[in-house]
Amino acid sequence: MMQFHSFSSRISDVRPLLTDRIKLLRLSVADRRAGGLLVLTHLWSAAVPALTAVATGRLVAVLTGAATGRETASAVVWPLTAMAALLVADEILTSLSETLEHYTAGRLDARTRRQVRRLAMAPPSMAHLEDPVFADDAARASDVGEGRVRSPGTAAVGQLRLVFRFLGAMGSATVIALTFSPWLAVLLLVVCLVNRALIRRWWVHLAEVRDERESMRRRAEYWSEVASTGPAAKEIRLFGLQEWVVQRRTRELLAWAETIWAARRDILRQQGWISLLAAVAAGAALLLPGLAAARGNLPAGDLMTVIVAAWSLFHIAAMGREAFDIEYGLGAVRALERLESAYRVPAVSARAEPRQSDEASDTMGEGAPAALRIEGLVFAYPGSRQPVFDGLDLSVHPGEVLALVGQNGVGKTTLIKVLAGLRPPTAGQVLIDGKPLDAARVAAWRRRVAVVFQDFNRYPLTLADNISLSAPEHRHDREGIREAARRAGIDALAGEFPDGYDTVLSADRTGGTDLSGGQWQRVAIARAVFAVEHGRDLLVLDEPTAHLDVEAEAHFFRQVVAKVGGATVLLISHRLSTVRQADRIVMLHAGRVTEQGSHRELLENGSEYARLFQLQAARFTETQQYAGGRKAPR
Ligand SMILES: Nc1ncnc2c1ncn2[C@@H]1O[C@H](COP(=O)(O)OP(=O)(O)OP(=O)(O)O)[C@@H](O)[C@H]1O
Repeated sequence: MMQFHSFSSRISDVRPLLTDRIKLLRLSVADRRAGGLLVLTHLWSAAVPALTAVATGRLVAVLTGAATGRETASAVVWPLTAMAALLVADEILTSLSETLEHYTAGRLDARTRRQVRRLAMAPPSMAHLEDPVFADDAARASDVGEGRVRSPGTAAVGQLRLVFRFLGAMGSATVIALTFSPWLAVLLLVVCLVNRALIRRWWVHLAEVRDERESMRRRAEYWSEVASTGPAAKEIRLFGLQEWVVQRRTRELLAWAETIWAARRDILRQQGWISLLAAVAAGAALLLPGLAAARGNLPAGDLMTVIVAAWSLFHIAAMGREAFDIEYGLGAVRALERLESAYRVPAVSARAEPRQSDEASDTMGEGAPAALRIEGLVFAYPGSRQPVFDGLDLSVHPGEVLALVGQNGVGKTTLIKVLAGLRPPTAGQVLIDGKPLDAARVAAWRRRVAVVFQDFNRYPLTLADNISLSAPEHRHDREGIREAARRAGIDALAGEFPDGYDTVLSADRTGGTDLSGGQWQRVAIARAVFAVEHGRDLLVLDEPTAHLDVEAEAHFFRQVVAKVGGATVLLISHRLSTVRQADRIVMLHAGRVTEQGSHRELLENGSEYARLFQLQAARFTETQQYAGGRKAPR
């Protein structure tokens, strides 16, 4: 019973192994032309060991024949020519197959990276981008290129090479069987394959250990990058953290590497079995035909054929580079499959797609600002026990300017993400003109929303591109770009740039320039204004004045908010002077709306908003008095 169980579990182990291998083979010939050529060159390589054994044996037979006078000296010409031809053809075809493999692997890896990017962009929400399971699998699947180990491309071409190495070994075994003994051929083949299976098991174990520690590797890589790239480099230098970062990186890297080294040490300890089996195979391959030759039962030429064939047969026991490529590359292939099944975009037929978007834009009622309603919204970030919202209800009327205020961390930005469909609600719903914002409507809805996030993007593109990115279909509307820049207060700045609106906003580009924090914020505002000018009818501004100077902040409402035509505006700001002119102010607290009304109404009610406003106003008055006091003559 036990034996049957272990036999059936072996069978069930073999099935996924075969499925994986067939998958890799299919991948390797996905490009028919390159794949076909590769198969032909490998076919040749598979034939070389057997042909070499036969030619060598023939040469030795001719030479011994010539020594005893049975053959003429000129008889060596043919075997020698055959060996030379084999050598030259092998050299040429080996370099051809290496080039083809490189080409095929590169194309397959590029395809994998494209697919990972597509999968990352596909879901309407962005929750997956902060999911560590997604991050690990995306890193596993796209961890390819020079010096990297997980490459689906090299795994696929390695698998094809391996199939032909097996064929070559079978050819050598056939030569041994026909020249000397089928039993010796079978014995050598079995011993070599058992040896190979043992080594492969260890490789697989090593690849699994490496795969499991992906998040450790990502952490170590983060510290490698943080010291030299991005905004962190500035802070690290100023705080004198270079040494600390290097130590931290070394610690993380060593913790990761130690687990891999431990697995390698385990493997090394078990090398004895491999050596024993190899010794048995080599002994049998030399001893048995050697004894037969000594007894006169095997001619010298045949002895040489058997020894050369056995020698090439032994190669199959060794794990060539392709075994390494296959085991590690399979990790990437499997990671991509997991991503594909977890984040698959629902298959929509070519005919159905336009209908879906037609219906979506129909039901989204484009043309007039939407009425938004949030009903019983519950939202918790993945892995967080405390929901940010727990039954929030809120209506946003078409065309109104609604300000959201509340303490740090109360959920203002989160609410925007839910409203824009970037985060699906845990429970409850968002209604756009009475229709639920579901996955089918998100894309159409997004085409109506323009957002300036707190952490807006700074694209290393021209000023014009930075503005028009929010409505790229109108990127040639230079007048629209200039008007958006005027309203955001950066048109004068554009005039100072060497190439005006075509100046690249990046200091590391020739002729490029960088901007100050406030100037970048104005660019982000201009981007949102441009989008509204081209039809977006919900403008979301999350802390739009945080980096602006006093004068710009004072003009912000009049210049930007009041001029957005009929669009609805959602305004988030801790600067109550910025929000006071909104049509309605909503105070959020503990996941719910606690107060709402106009600035005047809230002040008259003696609300929490009123207390905060007076606190800010009092600080301002104090500052003025202080400044006045200093100026006053003694
Ligand atoms: N990606 C995330 N994963 C887990 N928790 C998050 C994430 N982003 C925000 N949070 C948490 O959700 C809560 C709401 O954050 P949010 O950024 O919406 O607050 P906010 O009101 O906009 O704050 P602020 O005024 O400081 O900008 C906070 O407690 C924050 O810690």
